[in-house]
Amino acid sequence: MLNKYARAFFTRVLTPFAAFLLRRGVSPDAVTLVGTVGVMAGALVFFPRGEFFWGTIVITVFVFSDLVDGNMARQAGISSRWGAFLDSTLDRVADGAVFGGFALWYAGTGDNNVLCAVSIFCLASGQVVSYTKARGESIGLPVAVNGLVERAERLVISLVAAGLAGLGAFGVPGIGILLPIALWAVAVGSAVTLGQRVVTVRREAAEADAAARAGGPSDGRSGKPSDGPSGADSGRRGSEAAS
Ligand SMILES: CCCCCCCC/C=C\CCCCCCCC(=O)OC[C@H](COP(=O)(O)O[C@@H]1[C@H](O)[C@H](OP(=O)(O)O)[C@@H](O)[C@H](O)[C@H]1O)OC(=O)CCCCCCC/C=C\CCCCCCCC
Ligand SMILES: Nc1ccn([C@@H]2O[C@H](COP(=O)(O)O)[C@@H](O)[C@H]2O)c(=O)n1
Ligand SMILES: [Mg+2]
Ligand SMILES: [Mg+2]
Repeated sequence: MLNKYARAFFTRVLTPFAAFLLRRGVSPDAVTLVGTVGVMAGALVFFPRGEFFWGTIVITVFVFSDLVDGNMARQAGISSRWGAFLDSTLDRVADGAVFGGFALWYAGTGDNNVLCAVSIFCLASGQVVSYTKARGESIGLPVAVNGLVERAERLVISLVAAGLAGLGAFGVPGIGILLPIALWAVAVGSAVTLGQRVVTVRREAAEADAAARAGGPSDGRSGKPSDGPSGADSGRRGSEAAS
C-alpha cells in the first residue's frame, strides 16, 4: 500500500537530492552500499543496547537511500539489471539487521524470550515474503499481488514504534509497549502476506502449466515445465532494468 501511494510523494521530495548527488559524481551503487551499511550500523550498534530512539534516527537517515538510488539510476538513464540485483539483495541484508537488532535486545538485556522469537519470526517471514516474489518471477510468473505487509510497511510499522518506544529513555511513560505491539503486528501481517503470495503463485503456476500443456511442452524437449525464464531476464526484473 505504501509502495503504491507514498512512493510518488517521496520520489518528488527526493528527486532534487538525487540530482545533486549525480552532479557530485556519486553513483547509485555507492548510495545503495552506504545506505545499507548505515542501516546495519544503526540497527546493530543501538538496538541491542536498547537505544531505540537513536537507532531509529540513524536508520531513518540511511533507509531512504533505498528510494534515492533507484531515483538516481532512472534520472541518469543508467538503470541496470546489476543495480536491481544489488538493491534487492542489500534490502534483505538491511532488513536482517533491523529485526536481528530487536532479537538481540530481547535475547540480552531486554530479557524476553517470546519477543525475541517474534523478532526472529519477523526477520525470517519478511525474507520469505520477498523470496516468494523473486522466485515466482524467476519462473516466469507475474506474481500479481503485493499483499498486506510489504517491505515498506514492515519498516514503517517497526521503526515508528521503535523510535517512539525509545522516548521512554527520555522519561515518556508507558510508551515502551508500542514496540511489542508493532512486532506482533508485523509478524501477523507478514504471515498473512506470505499466504496471499503463495496462493497467488499457486494459481498463476497452475494456469501457466495448463496453458503450456495445451500448447505443448514449455521447454520444448522434456515435456516438463521449464524451471526458469527463457531469457536472461524476465518479469518485473526486466521491466525494472528498462525503467
Ligand atoms: C518524536 C520522534 C519519534 C521518533 C519517531 C521516528 C519516526 C521515523 C521512523 C521511521 C521512518 C521509517 C521510514 C521507512 C521508510 C522505508 C523506505 C523504504 O526503504 O522503503 C522501501 C520500499 C521498497 O523498495 P524496493 O522496491 O527497493 O524494494 C523491493 C522490496 O524490498 C520487495 O520486498 P517485498 O515488499 O516484496 O517484501 C522485494 O521483493 C524487491 O526485491 C525489492 O526490490 O520502498 C517503498 O515501498 C516506497 C514507499 C516508501 C514509503 C515510506 C513511508 C515513510 C513514512 C513515514 C516516514 C516518516 C519520516 C519521519 C522522519 C523522522 C526523522 C527524525
Ligand atoms: N544501485 C542501483 C539501485 C537501483 N537501480 C534501479 O532502480 C530500481 C529500484 O528502484 P528503487 O526506487 O526501489 O530504488 C532497480 O530495480 C534498478 O532498476 C539501479 O540501477 N542501481
Ligand atoms: Mg532502491
Ligand atoms: Mg530496495
